[in-house]
Amino acid sequence: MGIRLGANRYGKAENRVVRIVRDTERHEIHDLNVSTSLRGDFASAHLEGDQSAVLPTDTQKNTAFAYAKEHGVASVEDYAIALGRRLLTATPAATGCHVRVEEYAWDRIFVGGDELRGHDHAFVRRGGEVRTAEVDVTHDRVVVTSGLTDLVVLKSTGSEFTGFLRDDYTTLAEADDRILATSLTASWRWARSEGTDWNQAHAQVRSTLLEAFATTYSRALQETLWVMGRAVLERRPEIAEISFAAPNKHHHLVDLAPFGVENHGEVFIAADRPYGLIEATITRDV
Ligand SMILES: O=c1[nH]c(=O)c2[nH]c(=O)[nH]c2[nH]1
Repeated sequence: MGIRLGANRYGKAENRVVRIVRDTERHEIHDLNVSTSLRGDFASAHLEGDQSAVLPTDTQKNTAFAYAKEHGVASVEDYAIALGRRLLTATPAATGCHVRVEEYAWDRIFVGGDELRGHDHAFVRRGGEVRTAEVDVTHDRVVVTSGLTDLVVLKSTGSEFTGFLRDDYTTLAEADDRILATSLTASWRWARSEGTDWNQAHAQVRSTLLEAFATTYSRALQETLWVMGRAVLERRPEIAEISFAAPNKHHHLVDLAPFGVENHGEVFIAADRPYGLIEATITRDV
């Protein structure tokens, strides 16, 4: 029975890179979590303890920080592409490099007299939502996947869930007017990315998702994801597919009858766990 080394890759995960742009009085902040991973022929490191082909993960970390200065972070996608290309070039045994970047957003603090512009160098962290970029670089192509996580949205009406399959274990009541809420993870893969304005594209996809969520009557979270994904593919022809993971954040109507109080969809308990998990990929035919 033969035993062999299978797929392997290595890199530095979750470098917390904070880049301040301070060329003028008005600073900008890019707050990143950067992971890099190289793959290729690293068999001798595993089988023979030979490190001669291995660019250390410590060097990958250093490059992530150095590139935040040398290349800058005009967008997370631009930065990830540059970093991936650099690590691939620096490592002859590598056939590919995968870079994942998460960006935590900060808003300017608004103080008296400063209402329109916000403070030049004081920021408040925007909770929750994280922007993501994943870039895969090989010698002949770059694949860019943009995205976001923890986009928390809620509709207080305009959502039902009825007509579902029932069996002996089904207790769920039909809901013709319920709260629909989720903490959305979405990622969209670009078929063409040359010359893309990544920041504009991200804002446009995000607002398309939000608009579709807000304006579509929902018969199930599944249908809402389909409508949101289709709207994004219609808006941006360069996007090949979009994938969603959407926890159904259940809001259960509280029974106030024991207290003689009516509850017409006004008081809910927001359940933490378990949650329905609805996942879907919407793809463009090629
Ligand atoms: O939008 C929904 N989809 C489901 O598949 C489902 N299942 C369930 O119990 N509630 C819901 N809601």
